[in-house]
Amino acid sequence: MAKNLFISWINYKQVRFTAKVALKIIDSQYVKYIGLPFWKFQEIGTFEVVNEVLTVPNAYLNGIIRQVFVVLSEIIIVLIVVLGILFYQPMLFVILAVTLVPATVITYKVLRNRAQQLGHERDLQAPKAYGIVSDTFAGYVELKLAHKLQLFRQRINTNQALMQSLDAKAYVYGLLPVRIIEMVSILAVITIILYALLITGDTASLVTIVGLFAAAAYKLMPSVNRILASMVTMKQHLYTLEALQAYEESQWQEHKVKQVPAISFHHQVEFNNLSFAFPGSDTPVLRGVSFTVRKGEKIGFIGSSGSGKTTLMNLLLRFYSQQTGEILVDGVPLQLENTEAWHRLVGYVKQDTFLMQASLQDNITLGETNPDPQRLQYALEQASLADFVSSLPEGLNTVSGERGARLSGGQRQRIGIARALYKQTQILVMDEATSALDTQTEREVSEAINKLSATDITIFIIAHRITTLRQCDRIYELKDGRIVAVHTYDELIARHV
Ligand SMILES: Nc1ncnc2c1ncn2[C@@H]1O[C@H](COP(=O)(O)OP(=O)(O)OP(=O)(O)O)[C@@H](O)[C@H]1O
Repeated sequence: MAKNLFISWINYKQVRFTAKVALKIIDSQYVKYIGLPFWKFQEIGTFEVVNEVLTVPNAYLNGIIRQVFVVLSEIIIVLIVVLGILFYQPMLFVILAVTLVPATVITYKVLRNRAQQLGHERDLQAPKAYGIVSDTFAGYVELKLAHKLQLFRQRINTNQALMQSLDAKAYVYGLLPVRIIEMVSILAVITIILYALLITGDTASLVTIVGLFAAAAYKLMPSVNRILASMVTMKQHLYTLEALQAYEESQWQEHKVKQVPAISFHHQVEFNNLSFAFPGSDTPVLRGVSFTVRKGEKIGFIGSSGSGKTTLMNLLLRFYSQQTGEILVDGVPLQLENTEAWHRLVGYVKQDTFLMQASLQDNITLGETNPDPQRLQYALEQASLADFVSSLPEGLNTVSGERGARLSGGQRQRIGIARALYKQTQILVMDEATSALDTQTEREVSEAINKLSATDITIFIIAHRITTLRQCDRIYELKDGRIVAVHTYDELIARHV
């Protein structure tokens, strides 16, 4: 009774401990991945990150931490039994040592490399599964129209068949130690009998020694099996240790750089001789880009696809760092130390505005619990969303549908604008959608931009249609990563008519 209560208490403590460890690891993985430079995160890919943040910590917990507990507690049992045998029956100790020890060591050696290999393969396959399912639903419309949903079904089936066979192998490897140790014990009994009968001829002590061996093996086997199975499982999950240690080096831990509290922007942003090539590439995407923008100005960027417009804005937003040159805000260079302060001042409206499956209000405030109603109303009006929202029966509480499925392209972009305005952005970067914009959407977005022009927000607009740039003070034309011309809106219109 007391023993059972004690064991239950120990189990409870173990579960509590491992749960705490799990929470800590998931959190530190999350922090590590959100702290990676943007390009690194993109290179790794969403599904790999989901795997590393959610699956790997649990695999580590079940495959390593829990197994360490098992091995430690079973080693204690084995030691107690073995010391008892050594003390009372040294001969039996020797027999056990020459049979069970080599059997255990050999079994472990045979299984460990395969187990480790299995673990790695499983770790490679898991993110692929997430990717296939996610692509199926993210690309549902295109895939359905192209009759490609079956192809994706086949892909997930192939992936899952592989995963199942890896799991089946892992399961068998977990069972093998029991069978092998059982067989070795039987072989040991036969050896003892043969030895006693053929060599010593002493049948009286034979019965005793076989009996004792059986009793000792009966006591030891479950523990030895559990130790072996746990060690094999640990090998299988060794990859989790590598995964948890990945990106711990300081080069990836930019978010740990001490931040200055604020950066002021009252006068100008100066782009000074910026050059940039993507990590791992020698080809510069931006070459010696220099220009100055005063506070409140509206600046447009044009240029053919691939000329470097988005990259230039990504440098301004600090998602990438230039290799040479600098961006100065009121004379202060943008660096790692002031990135957080800088981000408080800037807003970004992307071509494909990110929308959560949440209310319009949450989408504008990005989940703020106590939003400021006045700022919200201002943002709605400036983004030309006020009429649309008041026409909805549930107003700002309307849920936008997954990834904004219930909203038009123009509405989505205007939610992006409202989000930036709610944040009281001083600098707004807009990446205008390309041909995807229909005339109605363009009109809606242009209307919002026109309203913004009356504010003192500094705006950078990447445009594919010149008409979007009506309100711009200057329009820079990029070609092969260089500024090749500066235009006014009227000049551009005249050139294109
Ligand atoms: N993550 C990346 N890694 C390597 N090269 C990239 C990456 N992103 C973009 N590029 C390359 O950098 C160049 C500039 O791309 P960028 O997106 O800045 O052009 P853009 O002018 O904005 O084009 P678009 O008008 O089509 O959006 C292109 O040649 C592109 O292939």
